[in-house]
Amino acid sequence: MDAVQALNVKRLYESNRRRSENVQKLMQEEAKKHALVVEKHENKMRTWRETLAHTSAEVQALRSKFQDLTGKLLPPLEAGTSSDGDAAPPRSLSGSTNGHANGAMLSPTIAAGAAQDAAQHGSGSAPADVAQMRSSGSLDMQDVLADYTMDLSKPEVAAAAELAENNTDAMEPPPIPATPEVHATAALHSPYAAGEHTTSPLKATADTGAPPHAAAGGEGGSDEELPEAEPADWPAPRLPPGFGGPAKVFPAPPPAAPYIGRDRHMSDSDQDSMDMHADPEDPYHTSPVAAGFVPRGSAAAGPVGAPSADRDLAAPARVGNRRLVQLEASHAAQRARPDDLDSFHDEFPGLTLGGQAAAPSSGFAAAASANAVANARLHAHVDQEEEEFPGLNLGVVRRQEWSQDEGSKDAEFPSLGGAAPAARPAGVWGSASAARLLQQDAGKAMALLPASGQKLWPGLGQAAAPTPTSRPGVEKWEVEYELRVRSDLTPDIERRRQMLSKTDFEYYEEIRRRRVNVVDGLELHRNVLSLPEQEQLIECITGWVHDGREGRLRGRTFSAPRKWSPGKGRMTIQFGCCYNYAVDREGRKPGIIPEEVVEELPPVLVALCKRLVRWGVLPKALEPDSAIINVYEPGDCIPPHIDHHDFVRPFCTLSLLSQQSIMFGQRLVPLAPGQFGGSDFYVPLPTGSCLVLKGNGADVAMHCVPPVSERRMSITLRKMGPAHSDLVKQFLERQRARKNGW
Ligand SMILES: O=C(O)CCC(=O)C(=O)O
Ligand SMILES: [Fe+2]
Repeated sequence: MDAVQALNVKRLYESNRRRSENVQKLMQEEAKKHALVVEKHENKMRTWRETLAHTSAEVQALRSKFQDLTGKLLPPLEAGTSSDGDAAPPRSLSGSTNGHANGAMLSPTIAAGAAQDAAQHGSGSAPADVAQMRSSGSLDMQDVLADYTMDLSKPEVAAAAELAENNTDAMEPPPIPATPEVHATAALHSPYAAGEHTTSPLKATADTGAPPHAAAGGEGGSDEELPEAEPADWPAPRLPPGFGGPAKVFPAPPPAAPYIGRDRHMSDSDQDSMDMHADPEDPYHTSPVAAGFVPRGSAAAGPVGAPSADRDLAAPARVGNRRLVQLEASHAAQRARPDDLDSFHDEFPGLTLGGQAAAPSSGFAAAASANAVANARLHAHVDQEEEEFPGLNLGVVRRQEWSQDEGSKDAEFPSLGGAAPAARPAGVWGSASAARLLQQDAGKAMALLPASGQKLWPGLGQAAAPTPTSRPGVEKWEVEYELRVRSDLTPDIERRRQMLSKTDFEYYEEIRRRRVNVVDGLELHRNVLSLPEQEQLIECITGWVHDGREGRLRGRTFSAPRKWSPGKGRMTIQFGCCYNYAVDREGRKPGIIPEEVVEELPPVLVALCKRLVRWGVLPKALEPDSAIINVYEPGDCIPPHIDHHDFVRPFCTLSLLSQQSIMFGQRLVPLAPGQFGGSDFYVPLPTGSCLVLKGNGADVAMHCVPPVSERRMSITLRKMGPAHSDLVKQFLERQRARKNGW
């Protein structure tokens, strides 16, 4: 081989090597692409598997509901079949007053379930309409999925928000005549007598001095004065007990009634006509404190939310897994209530006086700063998302004051960029996220956390898990701020679809001789919080209560009844603004008190507000900026009231720990400590649900939570009216401007 040949061979070899390298590179790239595609498909598959799992649980639930209903429906129908074979006239499943026929009320899915049930249980000759109903669908998973998928295609968030906005007209409560006796009883017993009742019909009556009639059961009489012929579109008259007579206490609700309320998905308007309200067994009417209620997603009812990867689904039917039991134990240890005001004062000087609480430590400044930064981050994130995907965050109200850039953040919150806070950051926000933010931003904060903080919030102080950026459809900030648990991979949109809503509450009372649905506008949304999310929030609240009792929450954030006795109030935690339920010691009227200090809305609650807006539970313009947390021990209650108009409508309340009922009525009266009368309309509030109050439900009907049978927590989220929110902001700014202003 001569030199030229050798060179050629070498060149050939080189070029082959290069080529094979290129081929390898290409193959690697292809493999990467392939892996990405596979991953994408796997994600999709997982989502579908979850949807399927959820859907089959749904189908089970629907079928068992249907079985309940057919149990009620079929015997009378079959009994009504005359000997010549004529079908009995269709009857409403629930004795509904709206006159819809069965067929119209049942979705193909339910009808299909009926068909299957009938086949399985061999139910004999059915009337024609039932037979037709049974044949009008097939129990096909695809159908069910299609039903659910339909929701997605509608601009439901916008529609729901619009719906809500259309209903926000705040009605002036009409002057409702009440006897002087009834009014006097109310005034005597109501802790709110000079408080939230200011806007109540009762107060209005006293002010206008309108002549008594209905409640007197005598003078003027109410029944005779009703129009002789009811307008055709009105439901048949159903005078509520106590109507036209003096207010009375209704018998205690039957125990352990099953939850059979009619739920629907928000956009599922076509199935809306099934009306349960005239049914005397309707839980919304007769108030079962449904002790046996099993939340969807519990082990008993099938999966919801996260797949069964960890503790989430292993949780027992009620929120109460091992961690919660521990928490309960630690809470019980703290719970020893002072017997009287004096000992309470000894323990927490100044705490119940209505003024500033114990001197805050500089740790609060750090925690407050962390909170502010956390909120700023959340809002900034949403802003950025909006730029990238306009309209994505339908519900965002920009809070300019928090949209600080990194530079100004340091100026505003010096502790964050520089040295660690001098004292414990207190963990007041009850959220490991806030603590993690401190860790990230200040670097050393975690080292200062006391052992107790770590016990209270397990996992606090450990290294943060990697931010879940790669989860398709999961709101990263919900995880970051510990609203959503890390193991919950269910896309946000799917979580939203799992929410069940009831918007057709009815309870008629007489107002100016007309029958009015005084609970019109109420909405109950279930499955807003998954079980593990409820747990996390309960942990947070437990932490806040703990800190509050030790005087570590600023100003009037925490308050407890002056004297603990059954039926006497409950503990409250206020964030965002200070609110007077009744005239305080300084003689200030009920409503927002802008010049009182309270802690800011913690990130976990900001994330919750944003979820409510994103899911269409609240209109985007009304994202709450304040919260009041009520912690009810057994026997605690909230007396009848109408929420103050310093807060805009709609507002909402979320329920935790135990299912209790809330009572609504135009003329609720406290009859004796812890006893309320004047209505028999109750709405059971399942754990993890959100009750929205607006329209008549917020402004015509009063509401109260009678003494609870078990411990309960609620989170009431409200937006301040513009005048008050400006005043509160100004006050905050002044506080911030002052050195060590806290
Ligand atoms: O505890 C509840 O669910 C109701 C609370 C309430 O009515 C209020 O805070 O105004
Ligand atoms: Fe309220």
